Amino acid sequence: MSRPTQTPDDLNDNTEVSNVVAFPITAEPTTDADEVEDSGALVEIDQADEVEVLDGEIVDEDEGPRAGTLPAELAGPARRELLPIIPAWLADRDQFEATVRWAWTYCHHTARYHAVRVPLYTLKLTAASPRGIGRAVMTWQRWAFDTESRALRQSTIDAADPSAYLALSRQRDNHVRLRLRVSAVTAFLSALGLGVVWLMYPDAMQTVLMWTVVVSIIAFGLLGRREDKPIVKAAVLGQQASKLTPDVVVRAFVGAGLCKEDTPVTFAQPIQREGRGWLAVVDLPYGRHAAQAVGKRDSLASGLNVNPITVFIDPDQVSARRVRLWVSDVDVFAQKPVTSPLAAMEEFDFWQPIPFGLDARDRKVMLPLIWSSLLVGAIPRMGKTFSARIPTAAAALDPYVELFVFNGKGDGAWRAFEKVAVAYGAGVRDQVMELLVTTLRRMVADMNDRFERMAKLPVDVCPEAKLTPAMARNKRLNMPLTVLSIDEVQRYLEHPEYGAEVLALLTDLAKVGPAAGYMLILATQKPDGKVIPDSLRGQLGSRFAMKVMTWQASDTILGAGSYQAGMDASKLSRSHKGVGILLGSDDSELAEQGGQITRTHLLSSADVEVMCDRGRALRSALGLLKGMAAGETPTVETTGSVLDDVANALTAVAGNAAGAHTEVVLARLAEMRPEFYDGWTGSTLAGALKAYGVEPTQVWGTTPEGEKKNRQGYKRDAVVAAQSARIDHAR
Ligand SMILES: Nc1ncnc2c1ncn2[C@@H]1O[C@H](COP(=O)(O)OP(=O)(O)OP(=O)(O)O)[C@@H](O)[C@H]1O
Repeated sequence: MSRPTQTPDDLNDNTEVSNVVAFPITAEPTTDADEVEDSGALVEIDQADEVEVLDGEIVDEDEGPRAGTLPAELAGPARRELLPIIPAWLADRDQFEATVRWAWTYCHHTARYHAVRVPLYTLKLTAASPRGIGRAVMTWQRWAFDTESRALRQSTIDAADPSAYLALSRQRDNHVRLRLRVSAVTAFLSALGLGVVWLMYPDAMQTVLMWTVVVSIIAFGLLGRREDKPIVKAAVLGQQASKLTPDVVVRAFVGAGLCKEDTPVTFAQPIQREGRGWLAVVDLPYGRHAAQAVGKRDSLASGLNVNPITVFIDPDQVSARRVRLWVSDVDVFAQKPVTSPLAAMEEFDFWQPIPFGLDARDRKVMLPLIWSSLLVGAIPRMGKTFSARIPTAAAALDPYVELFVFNGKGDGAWRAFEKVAVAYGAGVRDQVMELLVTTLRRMVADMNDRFERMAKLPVDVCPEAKLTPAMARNKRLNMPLTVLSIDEVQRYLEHPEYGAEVLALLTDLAKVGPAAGYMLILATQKPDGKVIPDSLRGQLGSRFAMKVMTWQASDTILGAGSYQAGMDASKLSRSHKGVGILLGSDDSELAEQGGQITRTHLLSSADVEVMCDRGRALRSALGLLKGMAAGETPTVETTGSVLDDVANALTAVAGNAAGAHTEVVLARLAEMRPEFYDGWTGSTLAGALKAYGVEPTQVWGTTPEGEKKNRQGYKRDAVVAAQSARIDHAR
């Protein structure tokens, strides 16, 4: 099925901004190893790369209070055991300031709290002082007359032991005599002191009497206070200035069922300030592990008597039973958003991790996208587009990256990328769908072609059977890093005609594309298993889940089992825009960090616009502006679906037979549309046809060598039936 070539005007929607361009994989790549090695272009470009590509701006791996570099023999777990010589809060300027701020708040608040209550304390002490006087008199009487020994003397009477009784009585008489004398002398001296003051300093008499009364009221008031009604209560502190004490931590862990009172948690180091909160490094009882504590965040928050959003529990690498409990003073995610450092960069090297946001403790969170792909999911208006635009804008700032952008929503949120994108489409009208399918088919074909060509390159050019920075920037090889960003991807995946093929092609790209330099950034507000099945989600190694409604939706984005591991994006607050759980699930650096609650940097539309302008200027200067960005006339060749193509191929190759073998169909497809089907394998085709309900089956047919055999293939009846069903569905 072939449709006429379209012009840009054809592609303009009334309401949506829908621009499409051709996919120009035009340069003739070389596979000649000698040519590649000897190529002056390679040397030239390599050298240029080293000089021109900024790769030092954002790599700041040493985040927060981490140990410095140690000799290799001390690396590994032993390194983590070493506590910093200078405490973190003293070593780091930000931390020091935060600690001083906290101490000031604490002292200031406590002082003011008690100061305004002085009159109340005076009243309470005065009211309690008669009881205090009574208690003082009783205590003096018991002491002076040695009443405590009465029971002892009584026991000697009961035991009819006169000698013991006499000894005790004598001792008591001596005590009483002495104590009465001490009391009388004390009373006399006090009265004498007052008399002397009265005689010698009559003016001071009033002051002395006043202080005597004050001290007496305080002393007798404290003595007379009731246990259940303390006169001075602890200052009622907001969480912002309250202290985290070991007792409270133990209470919380006992309350959460993570330890018992007789085998409580222990502390690996004293509780201390870290950033804008308190850090407790806690060892669980033997047999318990950190993931159990991570899963009990709410219970721990209850035991700590704080809002769960302020509680962060991270496993510590030193031991399976060690956790780092950080309780922030404030809701860190409700703070003013931080502008992305990318906004100020002139250029970016996409091979480096991308600055993505900050964690709860304000440490940078980096997103390495090389060898990986990203899935962003959330309910509407939580910041999906803003988040997905961060790595896409980073790609725009790297002139060596070929960028393709599709926006299923069709609004203008991604329009700035038109300036740099090889292909850009917005909305889901037929023309955009066809461009997307065309793009994806060519990407898959190019990906397969890249692998074949890489296999032929010498080891010193392609050492690990995957793309290197030098290869990606070598114009002759024509294997640039290629980033495909699709917002609201569910709109394309749910398309009645092309959805299945889009799914199959995206899955293929996500599965093997990264090693060939293909990276996907997909965002969706419909993170359910039907729209993004495991087959695709499982291939996307980096995931970012912002607020969703259920833990199942959170698992759909982050992967099965993440809820059990304590990661649940449904617990995030709606008021926290741009906040989500970032998780790596492949072998990337991100995966090593575990799930990180991340507040993404803010990259406004104005910033994106400026970055795209810069990216465009960089590409122009290097002669790397392509496709629509280069003003090329869109030559979108509408394609018909893969189902129609397979039907046509079967008609051509099967003759009177009921069907044809897969390899025969593939060969015919490659003949019909080499630009789409070159490089397709049996599984690519099976994946593309699956959602139409067509599956490969045993077919009796002729092999390319002319032999009659029973092999996997496709039956014409099944394909025709699927075509009719699709037409019925469309009606
Ligand atoms: N990192 C951030 N910090 C603060 N606010 C943010 C952040 N990211 C996004 N927002 C705010 O959230 C709002 C919604 O963002 P965005 O348009 O990306 O959401 P969305 O999930 O893509 O919405 P929709 O589903 O409607 O497309 C933005 O207008 C922005 O003000």
